[in-house]
Amino acid sequence: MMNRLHKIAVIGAGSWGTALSMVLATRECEVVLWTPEEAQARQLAETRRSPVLSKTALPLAPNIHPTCDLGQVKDAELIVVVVPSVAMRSVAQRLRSLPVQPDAVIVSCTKGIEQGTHKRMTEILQEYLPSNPIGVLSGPNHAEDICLGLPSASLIGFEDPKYADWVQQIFASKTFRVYSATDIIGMQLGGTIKNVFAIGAGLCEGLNLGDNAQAALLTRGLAEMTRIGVASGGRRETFMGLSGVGDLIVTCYSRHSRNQTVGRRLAEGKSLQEILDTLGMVAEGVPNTLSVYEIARKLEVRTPLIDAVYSVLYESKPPMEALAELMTRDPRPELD
Ligand SMILES: NC(=O)c1ccc[n+]([C@@H]2O[C@H](COP(=O)([O-])OP(=O)(O)OC[C@H]3O[C@@H](n4cnc5c(N)ncnc54)[C@H](O)[C@@H]3O)[C@@H](O)[C@H]2O)c1
Ligand SMILES: O=P(O)(O)OC[C@H](O)CO
Repeated sequence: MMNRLHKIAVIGAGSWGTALSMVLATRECEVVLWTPEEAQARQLAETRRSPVLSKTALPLAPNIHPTCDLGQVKDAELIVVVVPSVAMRSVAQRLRSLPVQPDAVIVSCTKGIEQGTHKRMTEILQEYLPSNPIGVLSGPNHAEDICLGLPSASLIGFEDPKYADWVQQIFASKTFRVYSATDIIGMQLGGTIKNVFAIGAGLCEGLNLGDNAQAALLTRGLAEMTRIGVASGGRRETFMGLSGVGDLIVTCYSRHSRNQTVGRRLAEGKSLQEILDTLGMVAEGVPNTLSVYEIARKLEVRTPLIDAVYSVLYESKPPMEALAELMTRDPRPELD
């Protein structure tokens, strides 16, 4: 498979799509970086830099071609989709009508679940592109570090390991170490649910609750993530790996996290609307909290931390009140 790769398309030219195009451009092939926004495509093509990434980020390599012409994606053998979860269905629809190559390999790098339907991103893509192999890239990866060429590890998952092996080789570089997996359900739930706890971590930081509180949030959050993930069909081990606890750690502790920023600003007393209006990038944890809360109720899974973040975001509960309720629950064994 490897020797027939001529063109890769990256759909979505935000921070993550741009950073991934830089990773992929280390291969000897053309990388089309598509955005629906003409001004964004022009700006990237002219400056060779993304305005949402650091000024010290490496410039875009010459084989990266920013465009708003979706027609350029038609003949790509690998299509990497990096749009916010709210945009996945419309993008999948547009890829079907293009159409893309019937055997093009598709990778979702989006960390979210569709609101209302609770569908995973691979399920949405599968609806519109049933003949294409569809997989997931997920792990502890902030675009800000990757575009500086700092070392990172990630996980590529396909139900059929043949495709995971192929895509693993394409993404792997001296600075981007990629492992492979087959549990695409667990990977997508880990990548979605950690966003909820990252908002919680931002709340802890903004309220100066200390390091012990952060460690408790992360550990008990992992237990909630694993409970929902396993009840949804994911493998327990997946949540102990890069796309589970690994991503939870980086998102809860990194100063780059958009979701953590949301939590921190909420703790400072800003309104959710004001925060989202000024963030300039997607914070998946906000819609994810609603979806994950609903999934947990449907599955009858106990999720006190997720419920607390939900009550702060969607019921305007003061964070200190949510904390007091968490701390005064009946005592329980750790493992049940
Ligand atoms: N930023 C990161 O470090 C990072 C890392 C791993 C995963 N992710 C995930 O990747 C996804 C994208 O995140 P991001 O940070 O790049 O977001 P972003 O807000 O920086 O950019 C999103 C891009 O998607 C495209 N887009 C937006 N709305 C669209 C629409 N309606 N139709 C088609 N395209 C549209 C645009 O090109 C836009 O620039 C999210 O699910 C996020 O959780 C982000
Ligand atoms: O910046 P965040 O909070 O959207 O997180 C980005 C990535 O998912 C971290 O792996």
